[in-house]
Amino acid sequence: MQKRRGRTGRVRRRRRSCDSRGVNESHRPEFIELKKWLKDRKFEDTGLVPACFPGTGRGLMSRTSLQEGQMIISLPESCLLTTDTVIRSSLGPYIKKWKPPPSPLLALCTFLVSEKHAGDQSLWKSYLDILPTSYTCPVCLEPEVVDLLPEPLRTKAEEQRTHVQDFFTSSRTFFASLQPLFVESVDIIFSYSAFLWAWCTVNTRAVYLRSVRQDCLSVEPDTCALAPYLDLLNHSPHVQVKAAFNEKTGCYEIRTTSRCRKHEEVFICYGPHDNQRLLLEYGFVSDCNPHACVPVPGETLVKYLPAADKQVHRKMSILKDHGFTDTSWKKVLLGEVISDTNEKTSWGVAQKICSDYIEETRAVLRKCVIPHVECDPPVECVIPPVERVIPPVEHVILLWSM
Ligand SMILES: C[S@@+](CC[C@H](N)C(=O)[O-])C[C@H]1O[C@@H](n2cnc3c(N)ncnc32)[C@H](O)[C@@H]1O
Repeated sequence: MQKRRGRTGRVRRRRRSCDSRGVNESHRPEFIELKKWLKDRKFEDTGLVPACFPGTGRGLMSRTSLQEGQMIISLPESCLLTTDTVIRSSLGPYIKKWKPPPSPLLALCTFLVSEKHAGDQSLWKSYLDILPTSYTCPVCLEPEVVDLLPEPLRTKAEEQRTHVQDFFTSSRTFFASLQPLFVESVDIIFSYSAFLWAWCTVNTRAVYLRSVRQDCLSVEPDTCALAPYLDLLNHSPHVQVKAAFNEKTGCYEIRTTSRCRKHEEVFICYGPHDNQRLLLEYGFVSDCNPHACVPVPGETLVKYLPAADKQVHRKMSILKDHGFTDTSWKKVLLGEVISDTNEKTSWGVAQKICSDYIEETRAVLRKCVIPHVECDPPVECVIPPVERVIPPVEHVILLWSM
């Protein structure tokens, strides 16, 4: 394709890059402190600056253009917060004593709450100061708001809330054992809201880093590490990166496999997640998400199938018996046409389901006030605007075919 040159192209290019330009925030005291803290731990600046972007909020901006394969960020091990950090802290002897051994996740959450409580005394203060004070994941939303979410997200959100509440309840005796470390009552320090904040911090910000198993922790996988500064990188489903700990350099490194222009936001990809997963795990949805899909439960689908088909329930049970309700969607997703008639019927049914779902979603959104909170404080908006929730019909992939 020919490259667009000339005035119109230039204006369009300029407008496009202005639209995505962020406002540099590196002058803010918390970022100056964080940079000093990182420097003391041998972090070498790679030309990224914190900035606030329209659409994605706080993130990192590149001061130079980045080429494919170039390093985005390289964070020395000494900057990483892992279970090893926790065990080397004053919590270590208490963790080692506790039976049954606490999970790696509990160790990280306990450390965050305890360091947050330590305030100015914490060695991690500079990092803690830039963390969001609250989160927008459904686990933090009021039950009435969660009720407005579509299925199966609503059920998953409720399950997640129950899971976090149970996790908290079952950890209270462990928190009680930490009392000798604090003047204030542990019931006040390790409150549910403090625990929820720590859980969301780990869940939304940790990178994958497999640690050597520690005997004093439970056998659950120890794969989460908090990576200060690097965790300011927002998600885009359109970029690809290579991220891993480099044993030779002793740094957690991220390299881009996509280009990025000077002064634009640098993204990483958190995974090929659809918008329901992004909302559930990270508290946001992504525009034009190529992984967007709307899961349609079997019972809903049956309601939309032609009434003349008396065999629907029988067909459904045959599909279920053969595991096709779970697996055949993969072939369909990859473009396999089952038959022309089925293809037409499926698209008709899909369109009807989509337009009904869109109408249902609009009705729910009409009930909501949409507060849009900008970057300061760093909390993303609670209810995403209509156009960010509803994917265009052509992006909605029906995961079923009969
Ligand atoms: C690892 S942090 C990234 C930095 C974060 N924006 C901050 O200010 O600290 C992940 C969180 O950033 C937000 N986020 C990441 N990517 C986003 C995007 N594309 N659009 C909107 N918010 C995004 C979500 O709140 C998510 O839970």
